[in-house]
Amino acid sequence: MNNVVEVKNLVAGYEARTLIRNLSFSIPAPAFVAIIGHNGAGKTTFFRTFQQRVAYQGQLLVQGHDLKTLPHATKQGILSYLPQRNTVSFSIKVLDLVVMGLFRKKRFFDHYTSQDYDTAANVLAQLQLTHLQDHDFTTLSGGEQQLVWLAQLMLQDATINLLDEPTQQLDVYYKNKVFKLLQSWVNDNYKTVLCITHDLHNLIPMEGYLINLSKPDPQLEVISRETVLANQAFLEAGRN
Ligand SMILES: Nc1ncnc2c1ncn2[C@@H]1O[C@H](COP(=O)(O)OP(=O)(O)OP(=O)(O)O)[C@@H](O)[C@H]1O
Repeated sequence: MNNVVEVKNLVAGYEARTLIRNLSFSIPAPAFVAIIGHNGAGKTTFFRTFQQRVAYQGQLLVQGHDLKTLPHATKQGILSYLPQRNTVSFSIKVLDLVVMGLFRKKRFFDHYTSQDYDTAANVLAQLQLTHLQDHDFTTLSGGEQQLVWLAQLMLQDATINLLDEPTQQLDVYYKNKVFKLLQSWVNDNYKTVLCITHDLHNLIPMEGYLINLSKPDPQLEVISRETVLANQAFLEAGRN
């Protein structure tokens, strides 16, 4: 059986600065993995390597395939990516934006069916957002918009989901709710979730791993109260 994700001797960064130095780890089975580290540590850059948006040395394998040989990993439902910030500059109904998460099941000119809209509405209901489904997306609060993007990503139904600070703008209730939801994607739907986060306290009840990109030799660590608090203390102690 292939590893879900395997990172081999990854080196990446920008012209003037290498941010990821010889990173290696593997995720053998569907799992939740928190990516933590100081601002500027290279967390988003790490995700950009998965999207082939930054040059890198080493290998990134998903389900045993080198990502460089899989240019359509998103279209194939292998990878999905939720960026830290996403904007829409035109009026669109929330439900119309969420249903677009089904894009990979559609051809270019296909319409979304009433069944597709029901699927989108069900996902919004899971996030307790039904009351917003007919609202103009551009009028929602930052946190509400973040939840709507998450709903759209859920519809993509990808095997490996890269989420860049998905709870950054959420209130304490929704932070808890979203982490529980991510845990259920892993446990009930066998998805793998790589989640960049600064919400370390929300990690304590999670099952899975964390990796701290601020450490000189980052490794996967099993999440427990002790490992989360030790990493929190490491990050609070200073920046290299
Ligand atoms: N295109 C680029 N060219 C040069 N430097 C860049 C580029 N994009 C990002 N950087 C720099 O690389 C560093 C790492 O950025 P990155 O976005 O990966 O950090 P991060 O760990 O995700 O931080 P945060 O927690 O603040 O989101 C930052 O110092 C940033 O300024």
